[in-house]
Amino acid sequence: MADEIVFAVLTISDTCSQDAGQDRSGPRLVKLICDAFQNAHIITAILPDEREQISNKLRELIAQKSPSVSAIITTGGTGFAPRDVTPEATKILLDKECPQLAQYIAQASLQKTHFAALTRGVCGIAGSTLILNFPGSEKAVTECFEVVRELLPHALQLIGNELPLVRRVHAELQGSNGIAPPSGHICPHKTGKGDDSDRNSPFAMIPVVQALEIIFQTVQQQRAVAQLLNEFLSPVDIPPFRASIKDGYAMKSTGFSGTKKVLGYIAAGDEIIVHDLEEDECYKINTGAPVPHYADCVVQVEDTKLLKRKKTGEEDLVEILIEPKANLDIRPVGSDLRKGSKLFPSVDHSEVVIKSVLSSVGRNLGGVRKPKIGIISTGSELLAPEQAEEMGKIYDSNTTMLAELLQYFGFECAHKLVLSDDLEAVKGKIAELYKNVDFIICSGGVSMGDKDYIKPALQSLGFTINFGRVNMKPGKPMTFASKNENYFFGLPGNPVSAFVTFHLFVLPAIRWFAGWQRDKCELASLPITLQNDSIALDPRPEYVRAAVTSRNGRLYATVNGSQMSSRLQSIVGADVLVHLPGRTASKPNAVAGDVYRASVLRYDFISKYE
Ligand SMILES: Nc1nc2c(c(=O)[nH]1)N[C@H]1C(S)=C(S)[C@@H](COP(=O)(O)OP(=O)(O)OC[C@H]3O[C@@H](n4cnc5c(N)ncnc54)[C@H](O)[C@@H]3O)O[C@H]1N2
Ligand code: MOO
Ligand SMILES: [Mg+2]
Repeated sequence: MADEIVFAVLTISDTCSQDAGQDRSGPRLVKLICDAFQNAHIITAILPDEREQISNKLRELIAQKSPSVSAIITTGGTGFAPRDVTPEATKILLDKECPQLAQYIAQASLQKTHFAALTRGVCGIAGSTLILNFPGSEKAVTECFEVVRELLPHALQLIGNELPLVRRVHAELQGSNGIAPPSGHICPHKTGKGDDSDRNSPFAMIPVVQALEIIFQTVQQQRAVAQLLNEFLSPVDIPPFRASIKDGYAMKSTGFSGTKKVLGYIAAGDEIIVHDLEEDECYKINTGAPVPHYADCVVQVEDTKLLKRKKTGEEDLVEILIEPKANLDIRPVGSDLRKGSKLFPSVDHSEVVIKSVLSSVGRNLGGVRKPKIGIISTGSELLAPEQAEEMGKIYDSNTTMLAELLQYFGFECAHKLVLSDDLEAVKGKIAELYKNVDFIICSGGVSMGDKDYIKPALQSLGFTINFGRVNMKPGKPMTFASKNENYFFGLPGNPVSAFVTFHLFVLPAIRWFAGWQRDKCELASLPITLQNDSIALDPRPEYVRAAVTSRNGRLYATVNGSQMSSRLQSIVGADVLVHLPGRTASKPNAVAGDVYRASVLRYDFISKYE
């Protein structure tokens, strides 16, 4: 497209080149560019810290014509380590160095951290392409981009890009063109106004990482639980008394081994014995029972021999076979947890953990508020599962699926609604519901049909549509909207699309709202080896449902049959969502042996061991 400005983001890292999921600074840069330039087209690549490979890739990008690449930003490989060679690989291609620009970035970075002195990134021009070397961390690329953001339009203009285009870019950057994009920032794909002359969706199709970023920026965290866990000080010592670690005999360590008289028997729950005992006396004691005040050692039963019982059957004399040592097998007061110390060493949102640990100090979570969530399924074709079959109708699976998913992940559904495709009814019910909940998870009615009323309903209720399409399969019309502290997820109606988008977007949003740490909000993910012979890649990145086999310590994924977004059977036996990349000319198919990242859908995610 003539209107596009082409950027390339090159992540340079040995680690990320082996496992793209580790790359944080590359996706961050993509997001920053998308935010700053409405008409950016972004090429991305990940390379190892290999000088020749980096130079070759840069050379290829610089030589690219129609459209030519306006700017390349590299991230990584600028430090002092032996394998940091990005500046060297860049320099040999530059026609002109731009030392002032490099210095300007360095100066700004130095104000944030002295460690900025340890990066060696260069800036320069090769042909008509601007190249900037940024360091390899997410924080650093954010700071560096902030520095060059304002300068880039001018810089690109001066390098020789089309003048009107750059002027427009600049106007957009300043927000002076008067046309606000629906989501605030738009990436490449075809968008239109959606009127009769332009039949494309008016919503930009944004990358998954950007959609997630928007969600995290929009949803306000309720810090109540995190704060409570962070600040909770233990009201008690554990153990509250010196407790025996073994079943054995409590005695004075100053006495020796040999015969001792058994004064009595102390069980867990008994009171602490406070009177003195002789060195040749002892008490029989159980694990967890209080050690007598004047005893300082427990000898386990295995290291003793019973010599004599009383007529009543109780033990009378015992031989201690080892030398008693002070503090042997005694847990001192507060040795597991000291009164007044932090109960939770880190914030862990597992209810199992929170409730168990609180109960160990005699407390519970009290009145902490959980996110309130409502579920809506839309569609005039929907029948409740208990209804009789009817011509033209189908059974509603999404209401049940979404409510069960919430429950599986420890959240609750407060309200369930099934609505017909009727604009006024949809509007009215959303208006009622959103006042009573934090989140609405709706399915259906978000695509291009005449009866897809969700987006218009939201707009007329004053919601901001933060995004209305995502470059993914399934889930393209995925919609996220917000109004103050109310959040609306418009999941596509196809059941599998709803399933995938719940896991990728809704769950992280709810966890974030509930105060979870950012890194823990998304599903856990791991690298997995594909077993299927060959799968044709879609132009959109695809999230395929697959079963996991463990073989010789390695995990393999088998994709579950047809991946049509209407075919709910693909979730049967689905342990993971394998992230297949979008098709490229050089990689049209995914083949057996390819390694991809996979999001783990369930706790028991290995179906088969071979
Ligand atoms: N012209 C275009 N048409 C469509 C596009 C597009 O880009 N251009 N996107 C397609 C994609 S991708 C998807 S996904 C769907 C999303 O559709 P909607 O969100 O508008 O959902 P509906 O039209 O209401 O329903 C789609 C499909 O799903 C069935 N459905 C809906 N709700 C349920 C439910 N609760 N339980 C079971 N099945 C449900 C519904 O009957 C439809 O078959 O749009 C494409 N079209
Ligand atoms: O993206 Mo739709 O969700 O393919 O079916
Ligand atoms: Mg539709």
